[in-house]
Amino acid sequence: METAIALTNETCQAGASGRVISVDIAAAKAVAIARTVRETEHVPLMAARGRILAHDLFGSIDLPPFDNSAMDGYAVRLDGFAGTGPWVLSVGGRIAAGEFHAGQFASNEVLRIFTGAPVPGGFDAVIMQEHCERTNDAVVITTRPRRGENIRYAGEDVRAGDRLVAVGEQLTPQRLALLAGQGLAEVEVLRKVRIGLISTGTELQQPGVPLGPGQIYNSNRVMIRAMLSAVPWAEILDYGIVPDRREALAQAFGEAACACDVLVTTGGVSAGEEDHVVSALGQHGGTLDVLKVAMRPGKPVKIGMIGSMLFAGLPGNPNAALVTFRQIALPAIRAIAGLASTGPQWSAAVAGFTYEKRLGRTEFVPVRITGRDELGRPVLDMLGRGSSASLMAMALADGIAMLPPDVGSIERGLALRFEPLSGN
Ligand SMILES: Nc1nc2c(c(=O)[nH]1)N[C@H]1C(S)=C(S)[C@@H](COP(=O)(O)OP(=O)(O)OC[C@H]3O[C@@H](n4cnc5c(N)ncnc54)[C@H](O)[C@@H]3O)O[C@H]1N2
Ligand code: MOO
Repeated sequence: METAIALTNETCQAGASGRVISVDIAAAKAVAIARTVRETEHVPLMAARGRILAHDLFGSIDLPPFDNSAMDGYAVRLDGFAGTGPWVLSVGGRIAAGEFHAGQFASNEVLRIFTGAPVPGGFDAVIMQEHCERTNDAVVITTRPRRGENIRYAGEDVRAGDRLVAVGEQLTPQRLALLAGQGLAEVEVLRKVRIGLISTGTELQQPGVPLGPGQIYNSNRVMIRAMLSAVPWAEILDYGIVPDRREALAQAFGEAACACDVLVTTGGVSAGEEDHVVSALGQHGGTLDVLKVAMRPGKPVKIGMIGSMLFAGLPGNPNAALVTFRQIALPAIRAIAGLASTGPQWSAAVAGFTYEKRLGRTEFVPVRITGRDELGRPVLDMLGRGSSASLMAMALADGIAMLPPDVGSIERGLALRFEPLSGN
């Protein structure tokens, strides 16, 4: 991979230099420069949902810890089933979950047993009570049981020493259940990623305040915050709106570089003389690895570093901010968080629209699912005809479809990939 570009007076002319690279390469470069957080913390299991495991975790006990019954019924020994049935066997005891039975039993004795109760040594099977006929102190059994029937043997689920969860995996509710099953009360996870957010733009006003002439409301701030607020491994440091002035931006970048692992900005990355993001980055000795990407929307997205902080300068148009965040910035942020899997989660779909696009460029378009084809794949309709400023098209979208660079004409029925937005 090419090395990063240091930001001199010349290269600081935003958009002036840098080869256009593909989305895949841009995302790979962003992931490659991401520095995974090293510090760890111990958190109670109850507060660990979605956190990222710092080390592989191995089982310390067998699960289940002892042979136990999978059914309410009768524990039996196979040697009590001589000849042909039905067999009448006397009930020699009773054991419920949480109890322990150390007694000795004759081979023609059965044990009344309940789900989860330990199966004492010597018993070979548990017969469901529905398959037994109880008469006072005996049961009548008509079918010979199979060895091991309805017994969950010690260690058949997990063996002490087995790897339970690997480093870089997220603690889902199911994985937490597994760790709880091992008796763990807390777990060592990577610390949260500190993500700084800045909305650049002199024209921006925060919602709730009347608009002045030439102003628009800040949509990107809430959109990016809302996407991250659902992420359990992220901590957001919101620096609010910073006007299009180099000094103001440089000051905000300096503050963020002292506190954040990654800074996400929106706006100010294209070619005009009001776009000061890149030169403010240069003022801090920043470098850029991604300057222009063959994508629409989002071509002017910038990815680089200020010191040890990753810098993701997203374009200001809301759709460009959304797409570049999800396709390029988020994989790098996931890498910083320590996640083993970084890429977007694609779903298979099929085009229900026609569209002419430029060859060599990847386009990302808001889509709505209108039905299913004969293979069950979602059929997509394109919304908004591609304006990167359209808030409405994204608000109506079920997802973002990727129109690949090697395709010029999208025809109905063409297989596509799309990233569902699924409400978060
Ligand atoms: N001469 C050129 N002009 C532009 C180019 C180019 O290559 N040459 N690229 C265009 C493309 S593509 C995009 S995308 C935009 C990116 O512009 P910037 O990142 O510099 O963003 P701004 O100019 O600051 O804003 C663009 C647009 O978005 C609105 N905006 C900005 N921030 C927000 C926000 N937080 N919430 C809502 N809307 C926002 C802003 O008012 C502008 O209308 O540049 C093109 N120009
Ligand atoms: O990258 Mo821009 O988003 O096409 O307006």
